[in-house]
Amino acid sequence: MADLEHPRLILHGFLSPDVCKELEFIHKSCSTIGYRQNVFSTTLSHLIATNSPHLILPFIPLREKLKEKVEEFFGCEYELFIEFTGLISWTKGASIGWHSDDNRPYLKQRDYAAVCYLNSYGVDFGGGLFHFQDGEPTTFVPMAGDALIYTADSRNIHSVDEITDGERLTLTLWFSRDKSHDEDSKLISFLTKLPFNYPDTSSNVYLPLPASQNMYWFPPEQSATYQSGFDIRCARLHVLGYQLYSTNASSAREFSDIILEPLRVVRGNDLFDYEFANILHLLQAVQFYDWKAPDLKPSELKTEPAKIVSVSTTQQENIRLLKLQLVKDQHLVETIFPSGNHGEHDWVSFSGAVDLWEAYTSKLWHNMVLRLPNWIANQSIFVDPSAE
Ligand SMILES: O=C(O)CCC(=O)C(=O)O
Ligand SMILES: [Fe+2]
Repeated sequence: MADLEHPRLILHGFLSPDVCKELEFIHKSCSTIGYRQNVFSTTLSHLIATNSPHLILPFIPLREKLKEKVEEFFGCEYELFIEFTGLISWTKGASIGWHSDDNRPYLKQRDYAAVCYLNSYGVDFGGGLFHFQDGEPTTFVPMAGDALIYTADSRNIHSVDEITDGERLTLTLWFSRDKSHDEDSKLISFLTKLPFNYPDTSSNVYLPLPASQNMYWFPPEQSATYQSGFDIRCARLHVLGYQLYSTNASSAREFSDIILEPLRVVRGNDLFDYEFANILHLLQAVQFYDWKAPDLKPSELKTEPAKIVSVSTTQQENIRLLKLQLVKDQHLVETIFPSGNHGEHDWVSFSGAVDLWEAYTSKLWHNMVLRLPNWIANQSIFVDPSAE
């Protein structure tokens, strides 16, 4: 029986484990500093702004299905617009006290919230339990794949306990009855501003373009001077055991310029002899490998693996100096980002993953370009069976 005083809905297993992993891949390779302390976020408009508009595709069926569930449960079919879609991760120290999601004048348009949990309490993070102030359940334990849906008003006052370790990741959406807050029309206007010259087969059309440096610096108060803290992209590489090498690095140059230029990836004394266009390209490939590694069988990979070169003493010094600029506080990195699995790594699989990343990306890019004209015509972003 639905509780009319506290209208809310829990959907167990709403997202498949692989969808959770795919969204985690997107977040770990594209996120920026969030607007609350120790929080990181990936919005759809940010994906478009960093030349990764194809990465909004995995969200589209989920947005559509969630909107349907919300409209059906609250009896408002065809009345709602999606106001916001984003991946949000909370790290050690992040929390939120009792609040409703419409509790600010600029949030009044929010009618419903849907939070999908992409990883699990007790496995991927500690703390982070969700509580409702009144009604049942009083506590919700986040588990990968589950979705929690509730009204954004004072009937659903809630809080989230402080994260004690790990990184708690959600796909969060808000819905509004107010068409002027429709996220789709904003996204479409960004999408139409992109310079699509399809069919363009050159492989660099879909390379990510980093946003401004300050959006990646943690903690954000340090991004005026970069005196302490770290670059979150470099930190994500560090916790997986990777470093950066640039032939363009020199003490006379700013690190923020160097990482926008071609880079190579290093692990221990091995330099992987492949040029990535910039830090985001390299990070996407590494996170893609981290996502796919359990399924990659080196014997089934088709292409020749890229060469591995031993790092020379001069290169080692260059790597160390670049890292020193990007990671000022290694201890802070390790408290914010949980360390990954350093044990299982092999370059043949890694090289295969770089090729697979390219195939994954070009397929999504192609799909997006096919769908775009229909999205523009309808001023709505939707799953389009006719574009299959
Ligand atoms: O992540 C959650 O469980 C809820 C977060 C929340 O309450 C909010 O962002 O308003
Ligand atoms: Fe909330």
